[in-house]
Amino acid sequence: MSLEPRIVKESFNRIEPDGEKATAYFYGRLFAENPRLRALFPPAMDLQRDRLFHALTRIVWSLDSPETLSAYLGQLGRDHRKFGVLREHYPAVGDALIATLRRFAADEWTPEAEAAWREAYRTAAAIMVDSAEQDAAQSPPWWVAEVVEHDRRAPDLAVITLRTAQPLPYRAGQYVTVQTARWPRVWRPYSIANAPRSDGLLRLHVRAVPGGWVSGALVRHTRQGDTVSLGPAMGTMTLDPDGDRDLLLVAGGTGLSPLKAIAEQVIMAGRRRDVHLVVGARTERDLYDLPDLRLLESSYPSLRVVPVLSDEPDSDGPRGPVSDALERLHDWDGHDAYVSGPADMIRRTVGELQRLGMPLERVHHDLLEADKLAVPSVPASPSRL
Ligand SMILES: NC(=O)C1=CN([C@@H]2O[C@H](COP(=O)(O)OP(=O)(O)OC[C@H]3O[C@@H](n4cnc5c(N)ncnc54)[C@H](O)[C@@H]3O)[C@@H](O)[C@H]2O)C=CC1
Repeated sequence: MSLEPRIVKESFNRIEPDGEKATAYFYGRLFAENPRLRALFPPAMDLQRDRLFHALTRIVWSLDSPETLSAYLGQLGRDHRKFGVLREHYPAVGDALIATLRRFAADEWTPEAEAAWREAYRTAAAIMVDSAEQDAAQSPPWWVAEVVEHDRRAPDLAVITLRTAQPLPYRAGQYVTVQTARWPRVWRPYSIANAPRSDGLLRLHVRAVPGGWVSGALVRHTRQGDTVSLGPAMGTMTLDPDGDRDLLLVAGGTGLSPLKAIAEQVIMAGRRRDVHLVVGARTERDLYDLPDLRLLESSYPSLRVVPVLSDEPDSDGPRGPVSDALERLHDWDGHDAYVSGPADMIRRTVGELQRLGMPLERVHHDLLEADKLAVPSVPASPSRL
């Protein structure tokens, strides 16, 4: 049977307004019928519910674009290895999903809809399982990493350097998920802040967000010598290896992390490209990495680092939200842009770059799933079915 994206989308549209109730029902049913599966999930399920819905939305809207779907599900399948998910777990998830749709799609639920969903789920699960099994031949399900340096740059911010026991392949601009001993089964995404190095060290920039389990543990309760677990590298906000256009990198807060990796990658590639790294921060004190960035700038004459302060009306340099400063800084015609930071900042910056005439396909961003940006073309971070 072929995929029927239209039928799947129609019934999904019907349940979308009830997304929260539907996902709660889904997990309730899954765990009631398969109590042993509960152990694969984190103790608190709130964020998990959002992730499921986010992943489903992405899958449903990519059904008629096989390449995007396959790339996304392949990544999702590989990432699920770290949760201990196996081929035999998928049918139970599929049954709970169909039962949920049957209940919430109500009058849209027909035998055709059920057949279309079963086929869509079968296809999605097969891609995830195949990708996980292929990955198992060459990579561990997760990587153990030792903290070799913990640099607390502010009460709520740390730059953490990690050494993995086995090499963890990644590209500049990608992120990994991190699990700490303090919160088993809770994984959170952080971008890697350096280009791949011969000694394999990885650096993360972590801000402890209010109520953040993993970020709080990483900033306040992690010391040199501790170990953390890392999931596989993910994300598509990477450099085109053949690209040669000048670059505009726009960072908000710790969103600097992947852009610093990209700037380092450009420098290491040795090809001359002008790079503007525009770093948005609230105050002077929040420019937590400026000395390092200035060092990078002094080693590469084509790199210009421009801090923009949003909450310091008296500062001499560019002021205001980082998106608003771009027009005055330079003519961005012919540039590729990479944008990383809080979701609203990304939205505004992407909108501003479009207004300034930059074609959308030259604006790269990789919204972390927690930010829940309603842009269907945006790649998401790890989610679990
Ligand atoms: N730590 C990491 O590896 C990564 C973090 N991120 C995301 O970056 C964000 C960093 O947050 P914070 O450091 O607390 O940054 P923040 O909230 O202090 O904001 C820093 C700057 O971003 C700009 N900005 C913020 N909101 C804006 C808006 N609505 N419009 C225009 N500009 C705006 C401003 O210039 C502001 O000074 C988080 O959302 C995080 O998820 C993204 C990628 C990687």
